[in-house]
Amino acid sequence: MTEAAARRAVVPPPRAAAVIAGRLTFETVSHHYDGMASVKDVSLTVEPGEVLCLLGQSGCGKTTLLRIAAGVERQSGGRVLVDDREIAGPGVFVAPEKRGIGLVFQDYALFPHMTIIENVMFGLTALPRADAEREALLALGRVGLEGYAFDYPHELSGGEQQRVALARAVAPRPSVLLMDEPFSGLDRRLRDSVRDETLAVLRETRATAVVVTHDPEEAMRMGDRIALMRKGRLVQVGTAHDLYHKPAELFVARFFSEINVIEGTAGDGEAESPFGRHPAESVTRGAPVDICIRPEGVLVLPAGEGVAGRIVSRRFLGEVDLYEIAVQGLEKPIKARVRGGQSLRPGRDVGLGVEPSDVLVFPRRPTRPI
Ligand SMILES: Nc1ncnc2c1ncn2[C@@H]1O[C@H](COP(=O)(O)OP(=O)(O)OP(=O)(O)O)[C@@H](O)[C@H]1O
Repeated sequence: MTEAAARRAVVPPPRAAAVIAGRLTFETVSHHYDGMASVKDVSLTVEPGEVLCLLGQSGCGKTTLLRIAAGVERQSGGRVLVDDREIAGPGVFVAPEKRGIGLVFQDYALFPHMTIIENVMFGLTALPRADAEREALLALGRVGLEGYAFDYPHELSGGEQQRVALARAVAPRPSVLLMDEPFSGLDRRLRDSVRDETLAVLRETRATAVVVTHDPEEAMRMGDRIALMRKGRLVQVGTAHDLYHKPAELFVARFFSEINVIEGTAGDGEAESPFGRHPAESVTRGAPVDICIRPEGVLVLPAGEGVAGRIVSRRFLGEVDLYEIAVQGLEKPIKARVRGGQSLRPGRDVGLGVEPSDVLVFPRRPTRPI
């Protein structure tokens, strides 16, 4: 048995203790870097104990918003509050270490020359050493790594190091935990398991958490709610179900799934495509619209039924096949995701239908965001 393994064997597994979750509020927060706006008028409340995923493409301002909450960056306008306490605002700036906010970065940021327990104790310097050790062991227990307390970071896998970073962040019992792309340094298989474990720790500690990600599936898997950002602004905030089924605009719908877009013109409360008439109540008559059909909502039928189409290509994607199907009158082929089994060859004539719940109509924007 190695010395580290022997130490692992004698450390008793500690029990977890909960934190008191705080409410994090951004009130009309704006920020500029060198005169360029990076966050624009963001108002958002993260409820106590909630896991909120801040989702968006690279450069949309997610990290800046976290840095403002953590006190690493000062906003140019608006206020940030934890519960009813203003921590950043005009004339108010609470020091980062006094905010009760924990941070986890994507690169773990562990100190290589310190043992795991020393790394976790780093945020507990205000406590007497014995208390700090006890709290650090409790936090390591939460992430299932109490037996590694006296190892060094290089002796742990990437996933274990990320769990240590999580333990270090929860050890001081922050009322809010901010995580910036915490799983992006891990390979895909490891990412799934570390993400599930992290979510379990967040639930167990009942911490309020904001998790930054650019991956919609990750946001759907983790977030009680998702806040989707574009170019410094919040586009939509809601549950995964809301954003998927009731997207506020085409940008949101496209962020969560590949989508067929057919250009059309709104009629009286509806818009017409080769697939029929689709409800479009909120669009002014005569306005240009995008009729969006999810590929999983396209039904591939026998030739002679529905709308006539011809298979252009077929790609095997495991559980589903992705077809491109030419339809007369449409510039681009329609994409259909069909559960495997049919194996229709290119050139074959088919019929097409659509599931009404997979059709969304939006007023057309002058420029396409993505
Ligand atoms: N230190 C800085 N100086 C100048 N501009 C910056 C700085 N940090 C970020 N920016 C700019 O601010 C905008 C928002 O960046 P931010 O890092 O908040 O976005 P993000 O959504 O977190 O992206 P990523 O996922 O790539 O980190 C971007 O246009 C970025 O180039």
